[in-house]
Amino acid sequence: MTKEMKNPQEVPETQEPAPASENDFEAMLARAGALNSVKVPEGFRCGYVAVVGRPNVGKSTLINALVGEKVSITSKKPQTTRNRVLGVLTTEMAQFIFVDTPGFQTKVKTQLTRRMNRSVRSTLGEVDAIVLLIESSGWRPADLEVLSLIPKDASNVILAISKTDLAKDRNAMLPLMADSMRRFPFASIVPVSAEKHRQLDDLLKEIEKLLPESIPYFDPELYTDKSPRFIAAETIREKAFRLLGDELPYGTAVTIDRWKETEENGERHADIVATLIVDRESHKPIVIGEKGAKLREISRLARADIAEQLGCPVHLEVWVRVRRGWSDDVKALKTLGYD
Ligand SMILES: Nc1nc2c(ncn2[C@@H]2O[C@H](COP(=O)(O)OP(=O)(O)OP(=O)(O)O)[C@@H](O)[C@H]2O)c(=O)[nH]1
Repeated sequence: MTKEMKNPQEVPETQEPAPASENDFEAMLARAGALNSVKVPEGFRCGYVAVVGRPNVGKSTLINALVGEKVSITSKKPQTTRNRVLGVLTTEMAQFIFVDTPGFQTKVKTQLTRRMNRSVRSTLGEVDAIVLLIESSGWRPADLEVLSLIPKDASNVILAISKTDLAKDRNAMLPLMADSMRRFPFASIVPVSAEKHRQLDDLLKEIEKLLPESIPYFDPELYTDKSPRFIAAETIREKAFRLLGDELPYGTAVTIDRWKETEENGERHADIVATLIVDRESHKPIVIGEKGAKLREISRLARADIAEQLGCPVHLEVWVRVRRGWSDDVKALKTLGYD
């Protein structure tokens, strides 16, 4: 029985400080150094790819479909991607390093959204290729706002028209493509369906053309630069969004407060304590549910996924804590890693 089952309302006042983060990124760079000796065919390409678009347009689903692993959470609720997530795909002739940028947000102008918008702009200046996603139903004002963040003379922008499986009339795509070319000189336009895995290879071919010739930066075995801690936190957040749907306020984050992996008789075991941080006192009972039922379910589903990701049994405790107005608090953003 986990603690939240016994007394879900109770939140420990003094939690153990999070242990120093494992230096996954450094370790990966060290491995990448060893890649200098990796033999790749002549003409091999490698570079950074930003997938941008308004909230809920399907960025995370597309990256997941391309990379073939779960690298970023998807949910029906907009604006769930708050961290930049890299997914790495290595094919015979290229390595694609995907940077998933947060949705460009126009409705809620808090410190958090301002930072996210800044992050979109700075990402766009650094990458080799930009994939702008719009839906097959056509351009919306929010899509145009994202387009306005892209330098007007950029020659490395591909327009991907997403969710083509929802389009009733495939012929309607042609006028949309023509209209799009009038709006911006896209390097190419590719209609795709991430959900049905349609034309993803065509999209990859177009992206590949924009990448510079280079040896791979990342160990092909790795699919993400994010630590297991990050992925676990995202998993808990995903379960919360899935279970609570519209009830869950946007200002919800997850921190990992304890992460301990032990080995007994040759068997690995992970002990994880996480906190779901909500904006207001009134949000707490929503997340906890009647007699703790919601929180227990979030925890149960997350534990199963995390155990699968880690390949070992997991003990997971999830707490709920209120941090009033955290999404408008610069200091809090730093603490939570949304810097
Ligand atoms: N039918 C259909 N639905 C899709 C497709 N791609 C994504 N979706 C759905 O669109 C919704 C939003 O997808 P996400 O991938 O979370 O969108 P996002 O752009 O990453 O959203 P933010 O994190 O808010 O920026 C989800 O319900 C997906 O299942 C597609 O190709 N076809």
